[in-house]
Amino acid sequence: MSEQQLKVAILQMDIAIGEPETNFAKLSELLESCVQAESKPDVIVFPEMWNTGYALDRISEIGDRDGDRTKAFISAFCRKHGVNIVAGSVAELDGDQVRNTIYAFDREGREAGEYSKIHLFRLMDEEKYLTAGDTLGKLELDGVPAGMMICYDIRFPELSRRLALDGVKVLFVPAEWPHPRLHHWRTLLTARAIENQMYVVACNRVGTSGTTSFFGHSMVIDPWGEILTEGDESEQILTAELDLTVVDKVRATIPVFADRRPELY
Ligand SMILES: O=C(O)CCC(=O)C(=O)O
Repeated sequence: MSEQQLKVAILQMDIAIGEPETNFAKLSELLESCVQAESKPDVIVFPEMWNTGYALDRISEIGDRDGDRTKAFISAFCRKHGVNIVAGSVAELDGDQVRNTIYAFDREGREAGEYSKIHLFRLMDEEKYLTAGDTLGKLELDGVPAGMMICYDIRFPELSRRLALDGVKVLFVPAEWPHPRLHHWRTLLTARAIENQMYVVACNRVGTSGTTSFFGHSMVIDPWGEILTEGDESEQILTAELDLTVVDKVRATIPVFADRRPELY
C-alpha cells in the first residue's frame, strides 16, 4: 500500500434496535467477510449507533460503558488483521451522560482518534437523551489526514470547512439517515466533497426501526464530486480505491482555499 492510495470498505448493515448482542454478532460476521475478500481493505467503516440503534428510551441501560466493549473488540480485530477501522459510532456511557461516539483504530490496534457527535438531531429527540461532544474529529490513518463527522453534522458546512483548513483529505461520515431525505443526503455529501475538495466516505444503515426506514445509499465521493460507489437499500459491503494525489490535483486546479475572503464573511 502506498501512502497515496487507500482502499476503503463500507459495511452498510441493518441494525437491531436495542440489541447490542445481535449487532456485535452481525458486525463480526461482516468484518470477517471483509478481510477474507481477495483484496483486503486498508480502512473499514461502520454506520452510526450500530451497537444499539436509536433505542433512546433505554440507551442508558444498553449503551457501552466508556466504550470498553467496542474498543476491546475493534482493537483486537485491527491488530489481528492489520487493518484500520473507523468504527462507526456507538452509544457510549460516560458517567451519567450518553454520547454518540466514533472510535478509530490503526493497524496495530492503537486508538487513532475519537469523536462524539457535536450537533444533536432534534427531529429524533437526540438532545433529550444524548450529550453533544465538544471537540473536532481529526486523525491520521496510514499517514493520511482524515476527519470524522456523524450524520446530521453534514448539514453544517462550517464543520467540514474547518477540518479541510486543518489539512483533512478524507472525511468519514457514519450515519443513520432515513427516508424521505435521500435527496438531502446525496446533495449534502456531494457538496461537502466538492467545496472542500476532499474524499467523502459515508456509511449509512439500512432496514427499519419502528416507522422509520433507512435507505443505505452509502457513498464514496471524490474531490471532484464524482461518485465512486453508491449502495442501494440492501445490506452490502461497498469498496472504493482512494487516490490521495487527486486531492492535491483538484486543489491546485481550482485553488478555493487560496481564493477565500474570510475577512468578508
Ligand atoms: O439531517 C437529517 O436529515 C438526518 C439526521 C439524522 O438522522 C441524524 O443525525 O441521526
